[in-house]
Amino acid sequence: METVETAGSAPAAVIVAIDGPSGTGKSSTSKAVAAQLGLSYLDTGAQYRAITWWMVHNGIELTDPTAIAAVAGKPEIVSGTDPLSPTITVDGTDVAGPIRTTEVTSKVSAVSAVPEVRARITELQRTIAASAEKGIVVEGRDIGTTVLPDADLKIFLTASPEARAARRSGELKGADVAATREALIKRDAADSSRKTSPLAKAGDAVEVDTTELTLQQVIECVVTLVEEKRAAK
Ligand SMILES: Nc1ncnc2c1ncn2[C@@H]1O[C@H](COP(=O)(O)OP(=O)(O)OP(=O)(O)O)[C@@H](O)[C@H]1O
Ligand SMILES: Nc1ccn([C@H]2C[C@H](O)[C@@H](COP(=O)(O)O)O2)c(=O)n1
Repeated sequence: METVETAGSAPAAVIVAIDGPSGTGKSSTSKAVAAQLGLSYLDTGAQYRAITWWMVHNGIELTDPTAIAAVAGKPEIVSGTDPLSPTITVDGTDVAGPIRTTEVTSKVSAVSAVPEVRARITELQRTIAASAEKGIVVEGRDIGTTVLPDADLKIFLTASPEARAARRSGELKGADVAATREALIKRDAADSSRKTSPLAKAGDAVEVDTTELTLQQVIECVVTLVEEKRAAK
């Protein structure tokens, strides 16, 4: 039976995929867009960081993909999807802080390249997206290409390495911009060159270069694109 939306009824659920390299503004933009439009929000990078944290915490040998694959199914990762207070736990422990350490950041690309890890996390992401009643903004590296290839809207954010390093150095007070730039470039290269669902722009994604844009301008641009998609549904 055809469903007709009447005046005053809730807008159709909308699935938004936001991908791009590190520091392009995916998290800040996704959270703000989701909050403004009443959608859920999922930070998939936090999930890969959480499984990496668990492996470090449990002494898994991270130079050995077979050792990583063997335990990929063990930790229980739970993501809270309220854009105003997103949460992440591993086996019931709040790891929102520990997953942002430089140790986890330097090891997450190796862990997230293992196919068994990706299969596990991708399944979790699809389950969360399917249960978001009003729709969801999901941000990561392979959302538009692999996790949610039928998303209503796909955005690929970019920015120059210099702009991204300056943004990150501003966050990590006093951090060296050149060293931050090199670390970003190294992580992007690893994420882009892995065999299983690498960082990539989907063919039907809208690319937004944020180098010369303020965060507010990027948010407004994405909100407009989502509203257009919702109106057309
Ligand atoms: N357009 C912008 N102009 C200036 N600063 C920005 C802009 N977008 C984001 N930022 C700032 O840059 C930093 C990185 O942004 P954010 O964490 O959203 O990026 P990200 O793409 O999610 O990064 P990662 O993939 O590494 O998690 C934050 O401090 C954020 O406030
Ligand atoms: N969909 C995703 C999301 C993240 N990753 C990996 C690669 C990133 O370097 C790492 C951390 O992500 P961040 O918190 O910086 O957004 O997680 C991935 O492979 N796929």
